[in-house]
Amino acid sequence: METTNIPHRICDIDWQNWQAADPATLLFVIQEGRILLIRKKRGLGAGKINGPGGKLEAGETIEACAIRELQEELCITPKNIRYHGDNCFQFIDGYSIHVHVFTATDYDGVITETEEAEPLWADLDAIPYDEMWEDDQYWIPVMLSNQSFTGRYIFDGDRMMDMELVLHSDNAKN
Ligand SMILES: Nc1nc2c([nH]c(=O)n2[C@H]2C[C@H](O)[C@@H](COP(=O)(O)OP(=O)(O)OP(=O)(O)O)O2)c(=O)[nH]1
Repeated sequence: METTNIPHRICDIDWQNWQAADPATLLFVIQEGRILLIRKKRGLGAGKINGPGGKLEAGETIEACAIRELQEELCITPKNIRYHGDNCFQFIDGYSIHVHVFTATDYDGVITETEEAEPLWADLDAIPYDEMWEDDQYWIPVMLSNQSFTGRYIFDGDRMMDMELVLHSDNAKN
């Protein structure tokens, strides 16, 4: 099988000109020392614990996507949204996804399980990284420390093959 063009290392990719197949979002509500997570029931990462989120729809801004996904997955609307950074995922089968990460400090509505997601609150000092995507243990602490970041990752299915996490000098913004 021809494998020469398949990227396996961060340095194999020209990230300045990299464009993902799918733009997407994640939005974490963080309140009273806890973070609102979901057990994802379908889509990319089904079965894993993650933040609420999903892919952009046509004509949608990333912020509108983050809000819509939280409404669709848990029936709540976030308040005090803040942008924290982005994660670029290149899979060696050719698929790619560019994920923009937001937090919120509050929400309107009642958290409700849906066909897409089962809600779960985790204490900030007990985030279940062993049930999450492999990269999350690296950038979620950066997000929680309020520093903005850009992450780049190469995945072979569920397995992370390489990564680079750049911390930006500015803090996360409202
Ligand atoms: N925390 C974390 N989230 C990830 C990683 N990789 C990855 O795609 N995600 C997120 C980004 C999106 O929120 C989600 C994938 O989108 P999705 O399949 O849920 O999209 P969707 O809700 O639009 O679903 P669908 O209609 O296409 O089924 O997974 C990762 O490594 N870590």
